[in-house]
Amino acid sequence: MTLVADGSPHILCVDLVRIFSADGVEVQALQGLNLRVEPGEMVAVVGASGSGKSTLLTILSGLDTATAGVAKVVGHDLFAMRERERVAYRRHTVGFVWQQTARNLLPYLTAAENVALAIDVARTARGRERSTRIDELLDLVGVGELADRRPGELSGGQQQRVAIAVALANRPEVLLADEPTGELDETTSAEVLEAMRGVNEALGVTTLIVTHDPTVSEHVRRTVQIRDGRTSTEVLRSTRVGASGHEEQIAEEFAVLDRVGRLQLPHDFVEALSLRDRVRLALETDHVGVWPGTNAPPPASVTEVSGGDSSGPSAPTDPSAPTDPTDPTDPADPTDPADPTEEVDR
Ligand SMILES: Nc1ncnc2c1ncn2[C@@H]1O[C@H](COP(=O)(O)OP(=O)(O)OP(=O)(O)O)[C@@H](O)[C@H]1O
Repeated sequence: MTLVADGSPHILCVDLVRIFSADGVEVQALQGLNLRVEPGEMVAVVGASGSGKSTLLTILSGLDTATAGVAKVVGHDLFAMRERERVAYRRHTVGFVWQQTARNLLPYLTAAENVALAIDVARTARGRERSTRIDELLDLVGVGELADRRPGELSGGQQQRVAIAVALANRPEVLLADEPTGELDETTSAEVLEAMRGVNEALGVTTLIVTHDPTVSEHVRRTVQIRDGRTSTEVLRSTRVGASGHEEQIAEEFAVLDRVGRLQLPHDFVEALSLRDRVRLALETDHVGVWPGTNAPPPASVTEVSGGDSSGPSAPTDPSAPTDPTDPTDPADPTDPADPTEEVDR
């Protein structure tokens, strides 16, 4: 496996836009999406139906082209690629796992024959090496004993494991999966995601999974939330040794800040404080406060930001201004339990 050794990400999307036009109506499936996935990372992109997940994956797989923005995978500029490079890219750089078995596997071939066919198309191994590789790949995803079965003789979870083996046959640097567990029950989904994690750890292949299933976050270190065609929040999981001396998993949620300083507030924050149209911001020494943009006079050092203003807020005039603890409109007292305001502390 060759990794880009110059510190470049394996997947890079900057301000990615995809507009579809159907019957004179324009749909903005991606509205300036930013995403960066480092070599060897395993990342899940999670979002509701219609949020733009499949559109993103179709662009990254080279099947569709974005309307604007940057999309690069392992140094390939997906905009600039000509047809021949696109075919080579799909054949050698990326592997795919789709939701539907019919798209992943040929029904009249056995599991081993499906992997063999993918190896032959990519010309990654021959003769003895080819047979060894088929066995290794099927073993890696835990279906080595089912090599002689056809897809119809396998469970949904087993079929998806074979699909992962097929996707790895071309020794891809990036593995892309679109709803790989969409047709599976919860237990089987967890097994398939663990198989993907095993592959990611064993081979170091950069892996991007898009799904509507939020439980995927239990199987990956980083989950990126996509909302209305943009990445909005990220959950990072890590392990630490707790007070009892045992290892414990921690999951921390972050808002995603783009290049020009835009962020999407989590939906429940917006709802909880009935934030609409514009909000007030205040720059404190170690955080930014966000308040509903009511008609009350703004507290000192607060900037009002309109919801539609993509240029973002300007810096408060005097961020270091001393605050008055007796002033009920003073946003600087986060300890006040009666304070009806909310803070984004990042
Ligand atoms: N070919 C197309 N023509 C017109 N609109 C499209 C096309 N493909 C997608 N869209 C629209 O773009 C938006 C994003 O669609 P997309 O399929 O990427 O969402 P998704 O998050 O994958 O949804 P789901 O989980 O339901 O598959 C939707 O509003 C969809 O209707």
